[in-house]
Amino acid sequence: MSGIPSVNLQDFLSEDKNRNKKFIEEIGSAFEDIGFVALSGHFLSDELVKDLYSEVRNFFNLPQEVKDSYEIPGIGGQRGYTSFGKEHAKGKKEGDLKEFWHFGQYVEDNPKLEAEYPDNVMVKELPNFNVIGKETYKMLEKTAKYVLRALALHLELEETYFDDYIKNGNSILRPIHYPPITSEPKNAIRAAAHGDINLITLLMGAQGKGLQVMNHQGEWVDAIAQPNELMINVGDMLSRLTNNKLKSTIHQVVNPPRELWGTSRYSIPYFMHPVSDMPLNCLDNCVDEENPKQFEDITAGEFLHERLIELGLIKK
Ligand SMILES: O=C(O)CCC(=O)C(=O)O
Ligand SMILES: [Fe+2]
Repeated sequence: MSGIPSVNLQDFLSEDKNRNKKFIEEIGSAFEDIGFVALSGHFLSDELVKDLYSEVRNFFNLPQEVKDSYEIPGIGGQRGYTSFGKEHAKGKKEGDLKEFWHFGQYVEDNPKLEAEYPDNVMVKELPNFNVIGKETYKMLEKTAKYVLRALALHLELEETYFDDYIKNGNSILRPIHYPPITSEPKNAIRAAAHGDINLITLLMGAQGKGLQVMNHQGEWVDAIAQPNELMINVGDMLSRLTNNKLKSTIHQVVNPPRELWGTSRYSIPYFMHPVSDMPLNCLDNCVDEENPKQFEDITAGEFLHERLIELGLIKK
């Protein structure tokens, strides 16, 4: 399938040590190579996925002025609505052909982080949108936690190395709507080539054509998931931490052929971020003579701030 390996999280969760080992090896080598895997056996039920898509469609179908009322100034689009064309890829002028929503962390037992993060925004018109969004956030967070446990073992760290950094982390669930295309876009595509900022991304909605990943030959390869699979990839934070042992691969979402311009694309990435004071300094065991340290020391919060400026979401 499309050059992106498939793995099953149930192998990692099984009592069978051989299956655990198989999962760790498969995901570890995929992330050292293409940086992407398709993952089945996650914690999202079919019913939750169905409900989420229906709520997401309901939201983007609201009148523009209602959606605009949920665009909150001054928080870099970190919660609530971001309107069409506003975000552009790093180094690009033209905005992507998309509008999106952000659900953020539901902080428990941590007043410092509660004060640090903007509040989640409640959509009054769609009470169930808020409920289903939260439920999905929690299930993807749980899925990502086990994926990171497997990666910690692959990196010869303690299995729970990431646990405290991602608890109450600054993760984001982003339902995206790419609307129908009405006229030839000038230099703009649905999502221009970029690497993700965060530790790992879990993407729902890669079942149709559109998402492409750049392979080592510099060719764009279609990344298409099976109905029960999430597409998962390494983000820049994990690449920095591992001194680029795990690869944050450039990807894009291309425009459909003209006969499909009339169709929307809906995709829902979950960007797993740690708490902002996690150091992203290259791990000692990823630096040696053959692999000299490639990145300056930086915290997750500082790195995120830099990148939000580069994406046009916050001003300097
Ligand atoms: O829409 C997609 O399939 C991918 C979107 C994406 O790569 C992103 O939002 O970072
Ligand atoms: Fe992305």
